[in-house]
Amino acid sequence: MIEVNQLSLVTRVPILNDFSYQFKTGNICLISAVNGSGKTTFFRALTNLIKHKHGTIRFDGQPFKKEKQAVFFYETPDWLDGNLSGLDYLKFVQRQWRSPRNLNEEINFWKMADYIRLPIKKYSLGMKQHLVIAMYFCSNATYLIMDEISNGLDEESRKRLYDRIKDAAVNEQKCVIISSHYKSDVAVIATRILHLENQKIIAES
Ligand SMILES: Nc1ncnc2c1ncn2[C@@H]1O[C@H](COP(=O)(O)OP(=O)(O)OP(=O)(O)O)[C@@H](O)[C@H]1O
Repeated sequence: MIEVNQLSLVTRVPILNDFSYQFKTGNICLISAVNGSGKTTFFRALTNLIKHKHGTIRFDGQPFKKEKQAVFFYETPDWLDGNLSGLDYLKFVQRQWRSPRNLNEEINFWKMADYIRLPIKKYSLGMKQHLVIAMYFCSNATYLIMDEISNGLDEESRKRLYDRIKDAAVNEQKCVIISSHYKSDVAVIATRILHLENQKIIAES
């Protein structure tokens, strides 16, 4: 469980004020909000990439630093190095997260076999997005924090992604926190919907 207690966040503007919530395993939690309201900032705070002003965040009772391997967050394909290949990234993730996942199975599942050994500078937007998605599942982390993960995907790929997320939550007890511009797609699989607005995150009943 990710336990957020009285979290307040400020960037150049206030983002969150006194937010408390428990993100439980086995759930898919959709965070919906208009552009610029702070979804990415919230995800960065969860994963210790930025400091928060007040409050605590615990993963299974521990601070992020002690539970890093239980969490996977890769904010954007813009972080990918064009000179490395997709396979370099998948091997790195598998090693760092000490994951038992079979890389070839993931590569085939996401239909990446014909380009996974190429340098990423030769990838299209959708190919980079597929790689980032495959990294999430190759990590085998319990807490998958996905920021606009379906950007640039065609309809069939989005469906495959949502089915896989659902399977991970139901059958592997992963906790998926996801923001999406395709809210209506994700709402179908979400078990919790949270709205971020005016520095509050309100759970839809
Ligand atoms: N490094 C930073 N320094 C200062 N302000 C920042 C920084 N990063 C984000 N902000 C500000 O924080 C606010 C929230 O930004 P954030 O990227 O979290 O929004 P978002 O909800 O993810 O937006 P989008 O849906 O457009 O991706 C914005 O007003 C933004 O300008």
